[in-house]
Amino acid sequence: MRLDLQAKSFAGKEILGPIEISVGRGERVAILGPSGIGKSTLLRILAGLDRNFQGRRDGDERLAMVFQEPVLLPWRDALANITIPTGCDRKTAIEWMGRAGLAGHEAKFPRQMSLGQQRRLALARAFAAGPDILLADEPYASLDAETATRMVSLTGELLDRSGAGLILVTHDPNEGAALEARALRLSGTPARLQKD
Ligand SMILES: Nc1ncnc2c1ncn2[C@@H]1O[C@H](COP(=O)(O)OP(=O)(O)OP(=O)(O)O)[C@@H](O)[C@H]1O
Repeated sequence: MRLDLQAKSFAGKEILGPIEISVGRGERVAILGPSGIGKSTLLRILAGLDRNFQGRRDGDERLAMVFQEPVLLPWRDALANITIPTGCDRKTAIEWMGRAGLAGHEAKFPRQMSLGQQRRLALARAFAAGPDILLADEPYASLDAETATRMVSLTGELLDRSGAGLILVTHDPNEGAALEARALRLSGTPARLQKD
């Protein structure tokens, strides 16, 4: 996927300036920067969710997203939380649940699972979709340090296994480093990628 962004504005105010990013299968990048700089906005543009910008985005890769909140279907069991949104078969869903450390939890409803398990379910769902690139917006925020570390290494294992690329939005450079992601740092007004 390739983004050649000239400008992104909200209500006439330019938030993002000229930015070029290209990410392919197997490549990992971390978008870093302080709160409010425009990281989530840039991720939404990369994801193709926001097309209201100057510039162009090319690429036909399959994408999957994970967010800070797990965003599960409360009235469906864990397995259906994977098969319904992704369209994958039960076997694939069971395999990814196992890889995410959720074997035996298939029939549980989200409310019967801990927040950590719900987040792993959201991660398993993203991989079950068979993405070329995983897009993640602060997926480890508000987790305790130990759980966050475990989730980061689980993400790394699942990326290794699937061969998917990663675009990770985070304010924590350590998360990107642990995933061996190339650091792209946003700074300035409007924000651009800082040259290292
Ligand atoms: N839909 C919107 N309408 C107007 N302004 C917006 C909208 N979405 C974001 N903004 C503004 O754009 C700027 C960038 O927001 P964004 O959420 O992308 O930042 P961020 O770097 O992801 O922040 P954080 O780390 O706090 O999540 C902020 O000033 C925000 O107020």
